[in-house]
Amino acid sequence: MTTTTATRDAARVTDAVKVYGSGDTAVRALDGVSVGFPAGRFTAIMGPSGSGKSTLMHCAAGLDTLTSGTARIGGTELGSLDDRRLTLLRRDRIGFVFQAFNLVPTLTVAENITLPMDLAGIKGSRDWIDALVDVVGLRDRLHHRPAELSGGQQQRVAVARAFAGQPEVVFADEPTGNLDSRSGEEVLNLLGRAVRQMDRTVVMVTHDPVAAAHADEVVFLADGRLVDRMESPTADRVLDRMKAFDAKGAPS
Ligand SMILES: Nc1ncnc2c1ncn2[C@@H]1O[C@H](COP(=O)(O)OP(=O)(O)OP(=O)(O)O)[C@@H](O)[C@H]1O
Repeated sequence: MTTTTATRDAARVTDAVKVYGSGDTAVRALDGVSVGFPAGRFTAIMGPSGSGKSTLMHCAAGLDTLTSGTARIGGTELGSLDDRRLTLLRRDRIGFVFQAFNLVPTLTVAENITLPMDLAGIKGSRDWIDALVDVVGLRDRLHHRPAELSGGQQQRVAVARAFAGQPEVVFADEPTGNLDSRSGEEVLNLLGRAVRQMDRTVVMVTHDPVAAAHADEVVFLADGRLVDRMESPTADRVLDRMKAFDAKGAPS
C-alpha cells in the first residue's frame, strides 16, 4: 500500500458485543467485532442470514446499544450520550435508507426530501439539495406525491432525503430489498455516485452479491464475527466467498 495519510473512520465499532435476551435464550448477535467504516468510502456488510449484519448497522448508527464495546460516529462515542443527545446525533450527523421507503404519503417529493431538516428547523444548503435532486433524477417529479411514483423512484426520494442534511455517514439496510433488479441497480448507482462524486460515506447491509459489488469494500460477518474483508469486490468474487460460508456451515 502506498497510502501516506491514515483514512478517517466516519463510523467505527470496537470489540462490539451484542447479546439479545438472557439465560438459556440469550443470542450473541455480535461477538467481539471491531471494524471501521472509512470516510468517503462505500462499504457493504455481507454475511449469511442471522450473522449479525443488521445488528452491527443498528449499533454502529446508534439505533441500538451495544452490550459491551464501543461505537463511534467520527470522534463521538455513542455510549457516552444520553437519549436526547443520541437523537440529535442521529438527526444531524447520520442519514438512513431502509428497505421500506418510509415516505410521508401526503407530502410532495420535495417536501419529503427536506422533511427531517424542516422538522429540525435546519435550513440546509439549497445548492446541495438542488444538486442532489439532479443526481437522483427527480427534478420533474418534485411536486408529485409518493403514490404517483414507482418503487424505484420512491427509494430515490428516500436516498435524497438521507443525504439532504449532508450527514457524515449514510447507513442503508437492504435498500434494494423491495425493488426489481433494474430499479435496484439505479439506487445502487446512486449510492455509488454520492460517494464518488459528492464525497459522501455509505455503509450498506445487503445479502445480494450484485449489490455488494457496487461498494468499494465488503466486510463479511459470520456468527456475529468479522471474518473477512474484500477490496474492489465483484459479484462473482463475493458470491464465491459466500459459497465458502455455505460449504463450511453445511453438515458433512
Ligand atoms: N431483537 C432481537 N431479539 C432477539 N434476537 C435478535 C433480535 N434481533 C436479532 N436477533 C438475533 O440476532 C442474530 C443476528 O440477527 P441480525 O438481524 O443482526 O442478522 P442479519 O445478518 O441481519 O440477518 P438477515 O440477513 O436474516 O436479516 C440472529 O440470530 C437474530 O435472530
